[in-house]
Amino acid sequence: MRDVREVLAALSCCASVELSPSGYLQAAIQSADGIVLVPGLDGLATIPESIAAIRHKRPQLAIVVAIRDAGDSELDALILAGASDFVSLPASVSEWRVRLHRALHTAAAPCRSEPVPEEEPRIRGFVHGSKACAAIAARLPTLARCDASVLITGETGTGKEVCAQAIHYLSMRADRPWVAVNCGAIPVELVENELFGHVKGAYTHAHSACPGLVREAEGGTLFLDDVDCLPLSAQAKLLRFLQEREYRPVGSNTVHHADLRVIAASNCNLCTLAQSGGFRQDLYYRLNVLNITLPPLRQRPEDVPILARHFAAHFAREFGRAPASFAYGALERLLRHDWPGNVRELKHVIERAVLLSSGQVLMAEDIEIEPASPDLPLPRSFDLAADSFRAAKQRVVEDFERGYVEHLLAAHAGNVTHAAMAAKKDRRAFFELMRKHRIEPKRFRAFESQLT
Ligand SMILES: Nc1ncnc2c1ncn2[C@@H]1O[C@H](COP(=O)(O)OP(=O)(O)OP(=O)(O)O)[C@@H](O)[C@H]1O
Repeated sequence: MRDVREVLAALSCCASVELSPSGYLQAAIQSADGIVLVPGLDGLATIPESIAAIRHKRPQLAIVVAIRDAGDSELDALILAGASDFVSLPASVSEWRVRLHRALHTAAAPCRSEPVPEEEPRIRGFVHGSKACAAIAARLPTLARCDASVLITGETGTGKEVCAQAIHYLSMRADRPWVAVNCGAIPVELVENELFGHVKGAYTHAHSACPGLVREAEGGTLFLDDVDCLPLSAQAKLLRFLQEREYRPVGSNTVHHADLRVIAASNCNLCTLAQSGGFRQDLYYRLNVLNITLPPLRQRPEDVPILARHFAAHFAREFGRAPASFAYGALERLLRHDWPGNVRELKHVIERAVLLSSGQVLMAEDIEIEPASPDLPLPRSFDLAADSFRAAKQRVVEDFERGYVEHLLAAHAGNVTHAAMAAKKDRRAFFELMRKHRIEPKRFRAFESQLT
């Protein structure tokens, strides 16, 4: 912890905080004018107790904890005791300065002290039946209490965005914006522009100023989905932003201050990617302060019937139909599949089943599972004579959607923004279609480079 002492000595606002292992907490309460820093000189074991004691005396105080290699349970204990934020060590002087300044000047620290009831709708929105997901659901209110960055990993469709949204709406930032962006969908050359905005005249086609996503998320939460897709140049800018909480729109000389929480998600193992040089290690540490790993659906079969019933009720309501139940054979079919597209795939299968079923009980033959070949979906043949009108129409619509999206992506070399603009759909809706049909834009980027 020598580096912490040196850093603190360099910070005038904390000159009076004592760092002796036994006496510094009390000194900090009395002298630091609204901030307590807990550097963990004796390790983290006794820190939650100390924080709880401080919280008891000063409920509004922002408490920033310095951590290094802390485990989930240690971090959860710190948050439950009342920690508002964390600084991952080693941290630069400027990062300390920003965090301490932020803690000192945040009128009401965005820390939620009261427990969240289990029937809270946002927790219920994360539907689960398995032990693994029950443990994750139980952590969501804990993670929502503090303001540190969260990294959520798991295969596509496992519910990363559902968890991130739950954290936002359970937090003190709930009445401020929730802004989600898919980093893989932003063309490389536009990442900085999308995140930080630009001023009028910043470049040839910048006819008006654009605020950027960071500005849009001010006060709330910015969700960076597929964060591993950020090009290295953008990773450097994001890192600087996370450290300084300041940014400059493209073409502007004015530095803006941002107050928001960042939650990032990735389908790949970001730690391994960082070790192999595919992702900045320092950025990985800044994002991965708190962590959630969502298991794939095939590893939590207990969730399948519960999610299936949840989606069946949801789509019955949406289509104005009576609630449907499942025949034994239908559930068996669902349980035999290994769900490469995870919960998203299950949701679409149930949507189709509810739409196509003729009765109130979903039968095995209503459960249509596509062949597992996400990159090369086969055009499905259908027998007009044997299919009901509704079934035939549904197939044609789905085949049309897939073909249309693929055609536009091929025409725009995998650039999702341009393809969505050509379709006159917003990028999010276009992206949802891509995910529904498990279409990877990368496939079309490679296609272009083969051609040129
Ligand atoms: N536990 C859950 N309860 C209810 N709905 C869920 C759950 N998990 C996922 N879903 C639904 O499945 C779909 C995919 O979920 P989500 O977008 O959160 O996945 P993701 O892991 O973020 O996927 P991607 O990596 O492709 O971005 C959404 O429609 C979401 O509502």
